Amino acid sequence: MSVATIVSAPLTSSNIRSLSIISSSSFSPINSFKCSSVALKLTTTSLLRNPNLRFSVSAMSVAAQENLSQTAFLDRRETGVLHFVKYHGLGNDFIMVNNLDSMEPKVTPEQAVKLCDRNFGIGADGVIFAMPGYNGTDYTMRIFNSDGSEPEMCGNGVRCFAKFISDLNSLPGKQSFTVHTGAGLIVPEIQDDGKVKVDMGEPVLKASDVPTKIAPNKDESVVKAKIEVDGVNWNVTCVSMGNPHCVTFGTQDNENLVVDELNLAEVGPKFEHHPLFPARTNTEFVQVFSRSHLKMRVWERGAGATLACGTGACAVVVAAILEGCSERKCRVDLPGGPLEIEWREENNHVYMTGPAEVVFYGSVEL
Ligand SMILES: N[C@H](CCC[C@H](N)C(=O)O)C(=O)O
Repeated sequence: MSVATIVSAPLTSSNIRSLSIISSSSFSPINSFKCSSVALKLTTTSLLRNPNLRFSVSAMSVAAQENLSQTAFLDRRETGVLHFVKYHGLGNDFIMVNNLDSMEPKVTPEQAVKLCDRNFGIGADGVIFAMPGYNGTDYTMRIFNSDGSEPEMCGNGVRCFAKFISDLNSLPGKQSFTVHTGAGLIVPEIQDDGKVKVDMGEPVLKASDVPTKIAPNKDESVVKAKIEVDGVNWNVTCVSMGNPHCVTFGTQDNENLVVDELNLAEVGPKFEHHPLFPARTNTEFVQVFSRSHLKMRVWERGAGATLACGTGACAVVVAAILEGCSERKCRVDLPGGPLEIEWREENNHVYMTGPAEVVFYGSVEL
């Protein structure tokens, strides 16, 4: 069931204690939001604890009329109010912003940090901007991590981006878009089953381009190299999908990780901020179930432990093939669910297929 919750703003000093959707309509294209009988009963309570960010809702009971237009919602231009749609890809969740009228993000990195805060803000792993195309592409995608840093690319995010664009333009069914990103041209295609298949382009293996300072092999890649992290010797393979990834299947003493036993919050930041990664790094810890079935957990650069990482799953399959422990087509299980990944030999591109779903609509005073 997908729910479109319109939370009116601006109002001051209250937040939602309970939001009960008495009945809900399935999500409709934004231009012609068809709402059978969404009646929202919102009750409000105590003061919002973060005076800098007034995310507020009044007590209201709204019976949405038929044909309530989402365009009116997302196209409204109140000064200082951001209208957004929340999407997630396997629990890796994003605040999507319709930024199609400008190449300047509507939210600053500092505001993104507050919006992504799961206690004082909306809560998300990042903010994603849908912007006009560049050099002939349909669109441009930019993203701010929840720490305010700007990565080159986001795999789960670009699936959400495709669904967001499709919904903005009332494009039901199968379609694909060309998207300019920090990782170059990315082509997401919405499938008949609603999943999104993404051509993620070619992996980058040259150490200096990942980037990493780990001493490379003769072919300039880093495959099953040893690095010391806080006194433990890990075997790592480094891959860029536009953003840097350090993939490990285990340590020198234990080459077969059981990923659920990892203390991710302890070890993740030590990889992220390791001096051998000048741009920091995303780190994927991988368990091999078979040559076509892997399981991973991830500590993301700028976002910490997330439920899924699309670029990370792509880097994991590339690393697994380079280390000789998987086929070119793999299912990768992440805490938020599975992704289908393929590294095609004929064109060297990596393909990722997975879901992307709307969660709710909202407005927030910046
Ligand atoms: N935090 C990542 C960007 C988001 C990647 C991840 N969410 C994905 O789905 O690819 C970085 O700084 O490189």
